[in-house]
Amino acid sequence: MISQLLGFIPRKCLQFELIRKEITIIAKKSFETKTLQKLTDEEYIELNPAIASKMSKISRNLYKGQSVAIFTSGGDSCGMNGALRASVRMAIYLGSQPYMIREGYQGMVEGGEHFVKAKWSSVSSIIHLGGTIIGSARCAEFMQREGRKKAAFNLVQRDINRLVVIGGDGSLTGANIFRQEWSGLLDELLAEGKITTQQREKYVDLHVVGVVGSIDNDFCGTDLTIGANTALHRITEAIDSIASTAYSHKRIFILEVMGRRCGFLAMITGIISEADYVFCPEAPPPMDWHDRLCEKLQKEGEGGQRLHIIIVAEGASDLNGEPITVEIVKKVILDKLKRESRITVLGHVQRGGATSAYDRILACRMGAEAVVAVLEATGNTTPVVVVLTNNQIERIPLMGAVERTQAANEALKSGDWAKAIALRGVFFQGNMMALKLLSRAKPPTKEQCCVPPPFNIAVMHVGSPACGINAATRSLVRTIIYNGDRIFGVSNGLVGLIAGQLKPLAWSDVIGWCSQGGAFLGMNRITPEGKYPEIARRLREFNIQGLVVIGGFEAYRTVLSLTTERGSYQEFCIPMAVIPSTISNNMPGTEYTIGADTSLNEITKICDLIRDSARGYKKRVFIIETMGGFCGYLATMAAMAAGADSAYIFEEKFNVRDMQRDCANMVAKMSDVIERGLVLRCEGANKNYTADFMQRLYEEESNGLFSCRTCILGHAQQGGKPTPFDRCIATEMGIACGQFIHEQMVKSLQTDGTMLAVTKHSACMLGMIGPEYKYTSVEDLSHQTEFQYRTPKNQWWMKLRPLLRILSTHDSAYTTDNKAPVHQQPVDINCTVN
Ligand SMILES: Nc1ncnc2c1ncn2[C@@H]1O[C@H](COP(=O)(O)OP(=O)(O)OP(=O)(O)O)[C@@H](O)[C@H]1O
Ligand SMILES: O=P(O)(O)OC[C@H]1O[C@](O)(CO)[C@@H](O)[C@@H]1O
Repeated sequence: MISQLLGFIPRKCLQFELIRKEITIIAKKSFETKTLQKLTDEEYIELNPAIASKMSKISRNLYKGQSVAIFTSGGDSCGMNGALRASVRMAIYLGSQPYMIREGYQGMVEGGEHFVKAKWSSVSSIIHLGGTIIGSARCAEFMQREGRKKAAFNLVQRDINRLVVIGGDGSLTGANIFRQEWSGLLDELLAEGKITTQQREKYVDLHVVGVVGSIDNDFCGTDLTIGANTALHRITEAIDSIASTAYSHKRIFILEVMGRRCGFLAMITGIISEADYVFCPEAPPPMDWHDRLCEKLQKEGEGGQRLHIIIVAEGASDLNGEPITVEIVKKVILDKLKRESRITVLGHVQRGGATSAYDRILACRMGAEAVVAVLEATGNTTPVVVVLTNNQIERIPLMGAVERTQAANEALKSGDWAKAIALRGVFFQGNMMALKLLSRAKPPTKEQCCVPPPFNIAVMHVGSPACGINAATRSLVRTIIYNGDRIFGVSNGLVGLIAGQLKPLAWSDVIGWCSQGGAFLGMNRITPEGKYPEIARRLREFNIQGLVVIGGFEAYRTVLSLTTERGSYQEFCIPMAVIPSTISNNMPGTEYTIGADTSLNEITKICDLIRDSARGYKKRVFIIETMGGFCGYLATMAAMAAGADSAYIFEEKFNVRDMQRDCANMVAKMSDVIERGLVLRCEGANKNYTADFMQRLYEEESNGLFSCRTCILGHAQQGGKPTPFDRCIATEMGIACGQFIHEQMVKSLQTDGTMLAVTKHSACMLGMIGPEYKYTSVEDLSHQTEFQYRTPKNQWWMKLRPLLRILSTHDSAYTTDNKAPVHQQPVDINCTVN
């Protein structure tokens, strides 16, 4: 993620320069194969004319009379059910007949009851379940042409020539081979008298669209595959449990995570677990790793560190391709350090459990888009796979992506790690760099501290707690110390600053902060208006030359206010930065704020509990009120993740007639097999249509069919422990911000040693936009903000509202996620790690 950011790092910054050198590899013309090249717009339109004008809305019954089959194949992953649900429901919405094929290709080959006509309710209450309710399999018969002929026969018999494949690269390869052979297979079936001429003519082509489900995140072309985020949840839960016992006994723990051919899980786990050492397939350690590892453990132990975690990906090896296993690591530590360690192999635990909110939403987006793509397909259409790029759902040519994935696997096998990393894409590369930076960061030596003279930076939290604030503070503190600067922690926000409660933070002060919720420095919502002289006095007294404020809307307002007072107070002419952190995700200049993912998961879990409560008792509708102020992010996304029926938010005006329509919808659903209804309401949705009003309205309109209860979630939404996503973005934002502030201080330093930061770019907010971190000046952001409602003027997630409505039976006009033409991502070969 921080690959783009590295572009901003000043050349002077030696440690980053070293890493930059290390990550620069020589471009290899040989892997600029056709499949890796970007398609031009003209080529795209030629390949896929139906999607060329994507601005057109896709509305109900557009593809009446078509059939589409959906199946899961290869290893299962959490989120496959969500993708199945979205595909089935989108197909019904578009007027086509969805089939679910049980047991993957095996079911397709065997036919019979493996083909199930799906109804709306066939996929009810499955979005939260791990695995796949329709079963998955590895099918040897389908590998043979004869097997595929049987599958073709079974499809044609049911009028199906459109397939959505949810699986890994093997499954997608199989689908493409099947598609290429289709015509020949049908000719043979016709010659054998198994199908009619009419059928042969009707089903000229097989249309295939892929959705990638895999916990390994090993498919090239998508930033994330369905299931990887949930696997990180399982790993994080395990590490949190291990940490407490390891800490108690001053123990070394060696943890094996999955990933035969891809180190994604190991890499992210390394970033978010404060791991001491990470072994992953793409970055084999130097040959003397035995000594380096033991030296590191030794030093850290002497420095008082009680807990040591070593992460080993199951596919890790050394530079000679010799496997590095948890047992080998254990033996090295015993032989060289004479210390006991403990091994934990997580195994299939990582593939199970409840699906994370992130994976559910990703699955909804990908599953729905896949069905639209397969129904739009015509004879000329290139088969595509639906991927996530820059937080957008896109379609890329299926075979290019599969070939690229296979090329990455080959590169790993042949020891060309740089090529493997290049093929994995920018998202992977950025995370690899973050891991390298973190694992290298050590307290500076005395000499480093003296040249150049250290700057003084203060970090302060303003606003309400959100999970991940401590993780951001930890990596910020360490980056600043590593840069040779000095950092002061301010207790209790501006109140503490005015009271002079600033204390220097040392390297070891932030050990263990990554996994902890809340805000250890203390925080409140007080903003600086009317207190400028006192604030200026303290900044002068402590000679603060740079300020980082971590928090929500008030944090942003604090920096904006101080900046506007720069003309009156020279003390405010210092570089300032905001790290956005609030559960509400209501800040401009960023798609995600730290803490929002944790909150979303907490709400989703509670919705799961409520939905499953008192099963078989009475039909019931729950009105669940979420936090978020006037920002409907949490209500909307939690509704999508929980599979709720509606989400009422301030940004989308509604009246009593809309609610009556929704009630009628609910009555229709509850008259069938559905027993639980979930309606989410953002706390600021409407001042008159309160949760209580909604409860009464729904109950009244139900005519006794169901009862209705309200549930105000309150502060449980702030969460206990940050999710892996929040830990990861917090850690990376902390690093990025430490670099930004140092760079700005270097720029603003005057010859007399004073600081004079007056440009708008010296006061910025860090934001996550797509896979990149970007800075926008708070001044520019002020034009993008609805201050009255504390929301950004444009909110990216609003485009998901039609999908939410469609998946819960309402009418809406779905627009495909991305307006840009489908393309294959170019490989960034100048920005890789080896
Ligand atoms: N080259 C191929 N030709 C025809 N069918 C194939 C081919 N490769 C895979 N398949 C079909 O897809 C199934 C699943 O493939 P595979 O076992 O490689 O899992 P995958 O989809 O890559 O998932 P995972 O990432 O979990 O391994 C195979 O059992 C087979 O039926
Ligand atoms: O479930 P199986 O067949 O043991 O496969 C395990 C493998 O599948 C994955 O979970 C997904 O491909 C890998 O991480 C792991 O190596």
